[in-house]
Amino acid sequence: MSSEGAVLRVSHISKCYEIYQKPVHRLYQTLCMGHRNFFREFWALRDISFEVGRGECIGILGRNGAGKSTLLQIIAGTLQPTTGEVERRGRIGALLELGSGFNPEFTGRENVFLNGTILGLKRREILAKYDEIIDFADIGDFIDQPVKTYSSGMRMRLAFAVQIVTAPDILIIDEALSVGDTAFQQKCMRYLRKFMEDHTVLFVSHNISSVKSLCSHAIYLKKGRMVTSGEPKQVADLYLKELYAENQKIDGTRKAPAAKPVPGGPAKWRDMRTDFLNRTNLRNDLEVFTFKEDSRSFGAGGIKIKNVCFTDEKNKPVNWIVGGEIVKLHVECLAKQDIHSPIVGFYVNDKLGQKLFGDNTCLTYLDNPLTIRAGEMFSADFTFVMPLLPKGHYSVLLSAAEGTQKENVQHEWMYEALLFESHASSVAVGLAGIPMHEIKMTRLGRMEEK
Ligand SMILES: Nc1ncnc2c1ncn2[C@@H]1O[C@H](COP(=O)(O)OP(=O)(O)OP(=O)(O)O)[C@@H](O)[C@H]1O
Repeated sequence: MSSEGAVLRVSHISKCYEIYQKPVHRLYQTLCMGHRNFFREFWALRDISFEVGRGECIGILGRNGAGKSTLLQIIAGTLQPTTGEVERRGRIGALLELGSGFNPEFTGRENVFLNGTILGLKRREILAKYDEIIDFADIGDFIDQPVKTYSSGMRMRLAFAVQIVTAPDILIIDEALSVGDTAFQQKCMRYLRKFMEDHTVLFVSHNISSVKSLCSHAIYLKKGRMVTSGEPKQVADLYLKELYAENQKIDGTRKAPAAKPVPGGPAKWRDMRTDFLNRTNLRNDLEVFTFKEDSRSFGAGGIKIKNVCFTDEKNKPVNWIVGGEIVKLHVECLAKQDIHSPIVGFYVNDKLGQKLFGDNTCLTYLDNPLTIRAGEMFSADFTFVMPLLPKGHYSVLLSAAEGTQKENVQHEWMYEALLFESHASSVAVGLAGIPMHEIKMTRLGRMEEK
């Protein structure tokens, strides 16, 4: 990654936050003028060094809280490091917090000029690129509305359009691509690939495939330290291995999880080949991303979906599941009005939006419908054997309704509430594989031709 013509040099960066137990301790700290400390130190980054050459794309991987955003903010110059320094050559553009460079009171049009100026462009340079920016953002008449009226998807479109069209020398992107609909994400990816041909990009994502496919180099951060850096596939493999090991509480080796009995059924209902497959790199590893509360949704609004996650048997949320094994999908909702006979349902869709499977609570509560009072939270849990899914991206669509299967009010229908990715699979044909109870071949003897 290092090169003679480095456009970015990060040298021994550390960042320490002062953590105060109570807000008043901050005041005590000011008053005692350093004679005593009322805070505890928290090191979000420790001694990070690397160089980035022109045209390189660096992917940064790490779990929540690893220090990725802190590092990018320091590189972008919006946060001061405690020690170390950053040398930058050229104009830096950053998509860190969604639309953070926007003034919410200004219209989209005004914000394009504001952002362009912050990025170091002259008015005539912005004017020359203006049509291209508006064309890319594609938000119609909203361009003349204040940005505070925009959905997060619209803010993302405009922010991305400004950055990519004004082409900074170094572009820093933090998870921003996970916002917006799939078509827009694909458009961003196409632009980004082209942009990367002659620009430098630093890219944080939980989407390991994007890092593997887009980046020339990757860095793995863990608890503020750089664990490794190098070729994206190798870095991503180590990251995945450790992520899996943490989730499964095993030693980082690819051991099969212990067979879990199917509730109410014999353990033999797992795929007969599970133990074998789970020891190979064909184990159906599914990485689950966090719930997106701002996902596109519609509905009458009497119920709000507040959370959805996969959990283990002890109801602890997990970000890793294995196809062919038992999983539990946990959905939490808030009743905004009295709800008689709530129905919660889900679909698992592939990346083309094809519904693979789904279910709802309707039949189970047919004879004994619940009533939920306004202001009450309620949950629905679906425990099932996850089908084996081919490699690729999947989404969970959720629905919270009221009534019966035939006649109901749709209170919230949420697209892409939860995303997950299948990293490896034994399924070669079809949209999904089902756990096979038994596969048998029998020699039936010779057939005599008549
Ligand atoms: N202003 C702050 N004060 C105290 N601690 C902070 C502050 N900002 C971040 N931290 C802590 O620093 C650590 C690193 O945070 P950071 O946001 O950089 O992680 P991240 O890898 O980007 O996580 P995520 O993937 O969840 O965005 C976290 O433990 C976080 O709680």
